[in-house]
Amino acid sequence: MGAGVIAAERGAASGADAGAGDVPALEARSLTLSWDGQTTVVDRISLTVASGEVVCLVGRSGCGKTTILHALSGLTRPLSGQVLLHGEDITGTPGHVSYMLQKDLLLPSRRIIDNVCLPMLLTGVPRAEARAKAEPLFERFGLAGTEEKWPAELSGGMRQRAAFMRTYLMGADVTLLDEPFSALDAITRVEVRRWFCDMARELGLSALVITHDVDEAVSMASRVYVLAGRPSEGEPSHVAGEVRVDHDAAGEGDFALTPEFLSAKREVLELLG
Ligand SMILES: Nc1ncnc2c1ncn2[C@@H]1O[C@H](COP(=O)(O)OP(=O)(O)OP(=O)(O)O)[C@@H](O)[C@H]1O
Repeated sequence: MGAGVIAAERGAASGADAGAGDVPALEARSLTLSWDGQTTVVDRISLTVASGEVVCLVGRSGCGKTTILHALSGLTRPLSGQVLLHGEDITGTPGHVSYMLQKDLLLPSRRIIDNVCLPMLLTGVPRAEARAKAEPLFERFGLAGTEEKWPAELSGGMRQRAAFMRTYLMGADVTLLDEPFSALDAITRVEVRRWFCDMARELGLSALVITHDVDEAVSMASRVYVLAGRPSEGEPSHVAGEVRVDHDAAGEGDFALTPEFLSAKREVLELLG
């Protein structure tokens, strides 16, 4: 990845104060969720993502993070509560937000350009038009020259950037990301994360990222929602708290070395219990 692409990992946090008093880009209002209609996994959680803001949701394994993303994307219906997109009720209706999964899920038998065009093709966009939309983005996403390559020819970080481009091309202005960097090795993970934050800021992305990595959450987000609970032991999860992260504290330096980073990290860890 070129040095130009890796700037300070802080800009995506610009939404910390964004939208105060405005209608959030995405809002979960008192969602209660269950897989079987009886056992409650998540109990009355509420959260917001402002326009242009990157927000993280952290919680231990099995506490219900993916369950929440399914409900926010409309793949499942909540037992109660609402999902609002720019104030409009989209509860239980898919197709309004982009969703990027943990694994890149690039189809091995399709070239990168065809992989990133796939969501557009599935919605009926003609192939030539889809390619014309995708091609100019390759440079911007640090993937110039990979258009005709096969997924197996790309590094893990490049594959993840291609997966992100495919998600971006879905065209929704709110993106949900489920552990997007967890399949990458530690060094690549930090690089791709920084790259993502820069891209999010450049594209004005409104994003909710779920992770169980506290450092990752504090590095990326302007706000971190902490989910606590043990649904498998009959204790539904709830939002234990919300931590605001002051990324401006670092100036041009490395935010992860500042007292503000450590203070936010400590708060998140305390809420996790
Ligand atoms: N399709 C499903 N059917 C029934 N129960 C499910 C289903 N998916 C998840 N669960 C249960 O719901 C609870 C929350 O799971 P979920 O995958 O949302 O947690 P998570 O926080 O995303 O976990 P991880 O970090 O390990 O991915 C768990 O107890 C899990 O066993």
